Amino acid sequence: MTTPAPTYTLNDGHEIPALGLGCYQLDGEEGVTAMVAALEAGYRLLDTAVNYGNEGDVGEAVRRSGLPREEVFLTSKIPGRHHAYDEAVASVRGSLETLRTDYLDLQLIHWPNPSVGLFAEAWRALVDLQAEGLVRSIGVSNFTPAHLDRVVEETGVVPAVNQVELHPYFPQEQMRAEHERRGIRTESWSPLGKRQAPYGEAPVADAARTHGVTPGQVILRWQVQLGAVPIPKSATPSRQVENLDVFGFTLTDDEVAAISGLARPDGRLFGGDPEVHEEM
Ligand SMILES: NC(=O)C1=CN([C@@H]2O[C@H](COP(=O)(O)OP(=O)(O)OC[C@H]3O[C@@H](n4cnc5c(N)ncnc54)[C@H](OP(=O)(O)O)[C@@H]3O)[C@@H](O)[C@H]2O)C=CC1
Ligand SMILES: O=C(O)C(=O)[C@@H](O)[C@H](O)C(=O)CO
Repeated sequence: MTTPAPTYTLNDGHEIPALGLGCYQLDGEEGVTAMVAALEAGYRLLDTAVNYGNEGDVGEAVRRSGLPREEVFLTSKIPGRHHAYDEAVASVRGSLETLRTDYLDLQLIHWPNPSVGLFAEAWRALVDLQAEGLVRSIGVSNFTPAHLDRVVEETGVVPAVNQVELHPYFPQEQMRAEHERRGIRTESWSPLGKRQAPYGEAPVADAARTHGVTPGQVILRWQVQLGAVPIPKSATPSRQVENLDVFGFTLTDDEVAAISGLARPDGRLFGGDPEVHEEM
């Protein structure tokens, strides 16, 4: 087993592993097998969502791993169609039922869906669910600074985490600075850049050679050194092990800067600008 990732303390005092497993598209028996392999390899954070349709499989993987529930950090996300207060409460209760667990470690609002205009209601629901103890930490995903302002104005509660698209072609310099200023932990979705991963780009390939690691490990180590929590998805046990094994080497400041320099103005993977991209 690889040593589990170290942890960060969130703004509410709870701990979050510094790296986790993205579980989108890990479903059915194959998905459960892949998630069990990850837990056996040392992963302690699983990232799911109502819209992934696999919360039942995630819960099954945790049980099948034999790990005590409290050793695994479970994240889920409220979908856009559940933003009204009562719907949001029911959505989280539904996630708990499907996962067959008493609490979530981190509950996020998946997308702000600004044209619907109800994300602040969903946030109020999360604040109340946290007080009830059904969710330990509460956060958001794909929120802009204006969306963050709105939920804080509504409740006075600052999200613990904002999960955003972040990879070398889209390093989110501005959002990371916003998070730093507000005490919000950045979590990175599609941290490798999915299938458009820049493994062959010189700053990545050169650092891989220098440190005797793979390009994927360089990108994930870059994520860690930015202070972000990457959640790479892999169904492949050897890649799962590789992706978790990024805490034994350090990139130089120049290497980090060179990878961040791969940023492109149009670097988003599929145009997921949360001002306009909405998911129900
Ligand atoms: N909040 C949000 O709106 C969003 C959240 N997410 C979350 O982020 C997670 C990760 O994002 P995802 O879009 O899957 O993208 P990733 O950047 O994690 O890339 C996953 C892809 O890379 C492959 N891969 C993984 N490790 C390696 C490696 N070391 N070398 C080469 N290829 C590798 C995987 O293949 P294989 O499985 O075959 O190994 C898979 O095809 C999701 O699972 C989900 O939890 C994602 C999108 C949006
Ligand atoms: O994976 C997620 O969390 C998503 O929000 C996805 O639906 C993502 O937006 C996507 O893959 C769209 O093609």
